[in-house]
Amino acid sequence: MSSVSAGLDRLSPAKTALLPPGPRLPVLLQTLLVLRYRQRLFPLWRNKYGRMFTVTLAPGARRTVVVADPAIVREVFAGNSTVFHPGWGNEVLRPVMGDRSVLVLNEEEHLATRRRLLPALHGSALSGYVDVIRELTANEIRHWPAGQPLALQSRMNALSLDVILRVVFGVDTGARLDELRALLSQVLAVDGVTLLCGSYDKLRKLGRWRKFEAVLKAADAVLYAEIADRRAEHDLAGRHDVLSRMLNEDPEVTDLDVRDQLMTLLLAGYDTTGTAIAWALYEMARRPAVLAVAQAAADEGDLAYLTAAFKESVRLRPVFYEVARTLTAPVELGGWQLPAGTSVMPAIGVVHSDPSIHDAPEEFRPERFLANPPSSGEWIPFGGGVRRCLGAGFAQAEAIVIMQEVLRSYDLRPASSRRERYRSQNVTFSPARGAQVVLSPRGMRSKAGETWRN
Ligand code: HEM
Repeated sequence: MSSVSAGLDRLSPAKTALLPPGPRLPVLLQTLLVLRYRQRLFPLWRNKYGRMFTVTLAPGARRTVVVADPAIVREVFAGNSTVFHPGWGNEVLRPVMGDRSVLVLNEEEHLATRRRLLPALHGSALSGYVDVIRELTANEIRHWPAGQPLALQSRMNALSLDVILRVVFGVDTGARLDELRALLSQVLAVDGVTLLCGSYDKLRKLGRWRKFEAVLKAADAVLYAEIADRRAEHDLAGRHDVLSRMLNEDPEVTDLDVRDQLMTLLLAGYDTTGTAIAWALYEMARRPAVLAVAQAAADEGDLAYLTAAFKESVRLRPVFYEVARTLTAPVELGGWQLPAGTSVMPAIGVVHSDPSIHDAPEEFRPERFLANPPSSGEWIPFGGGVRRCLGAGFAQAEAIVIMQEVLRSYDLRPASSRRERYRSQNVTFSPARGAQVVLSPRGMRSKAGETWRN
């Protein structure tokens, strides 16, 4: 996935004179500030320099133009994909996702792979996944402890992994499921530094990468065994998981290709979705009035309200603060002539928190998405254009079911009166303390500090 790191692309540097203004701090300091504090600094820099400003990032003093104007964001997303290239941000995932991954491929091969995956992740296919997600959620939340802090993010990530194993991989029960869950959890725990090691031949020799590679190989062996078993399945057409659909629609597809797409969907869809759902429940827990409306919607099956609440949550608390493209040719954008090699970064978090785009942006108001929804370019949690998140519909469908089940079962309040800040984890923005809430079974509203027994 493209990220701030796409600004580190290895293409030739752009010329400063042609770029929008921006902070004139030393490159190293700018890089550290952007990596660590961009959610605070970008809105300030937008106020100072305008809705397009340039930051310069190490290594190589790469020029990165931050775009916070919805009309220009739309232009970037609509731009020719050979010119608005995903760049190095996606490339770093190649050693894990594989050469055939939809996230790593470009141009025609990328589009063809997207087209192949899309039907299993959209429209009518999604409604077929609802019952499984509901069943997995019921199993997960049944054991939640009442009356003590519960970190929603780790529980939602665990649930999100189970959803992917069942709905995407189609692995239902037994030793194979346990084995895959254990190995894939280790793959998913990979940190940014280890990933970087995989991108450089010399660093691949380090113990850190070697250890991770061994885990990856073990996980691949189980995945290939599952793919082989599935090919031999006599009722492949009767199965609805994403893996079976891929094999059914194109029996000629290679095991390598299938493996790479599975690994991609897992890595792209796991903690993104878990984190987004954790934020949504946490933000509602902080607002008793909104929580009450959402609980009533959950009870009545008002999915329109729950959908609006999820959309509002990913506006207020986007999991990705930005996406990036690297220009392979000069482009005119917002009145500036940007040279080839410039990174262009639609800043999701800045657009979503701009008071001239979203009225009272710090408030959580699902109603924004019911009456007069924001236009494209104003709400961009899933990026846009030919690189727009392939799992956006899937993530939303999953979130609605999980939110409905949790809200039907529990009252929630935040574990602390101090609002959780953002913590940057690899490229995702997570709740700093894991979105901690205290639960009580519905109908047993707790007084602060009181201990509940199930
Ligand atoms: C709330 C959860 C999620 C968020 C916020 C999210 C966000 C994103 C973003 C920002 C991008 C990059 C878009 C761009 O560069 O314009 C992306 C790409 C992608 N996402 Fe998601 N994602 C989520 C869940 C999922 C899920 C559940 C799946 C799969 C099951 C998935 C699969 C992908 C894939 C395959 C791509 C690459 C698309 C391409 O390069 O053509 N994502 N996602």
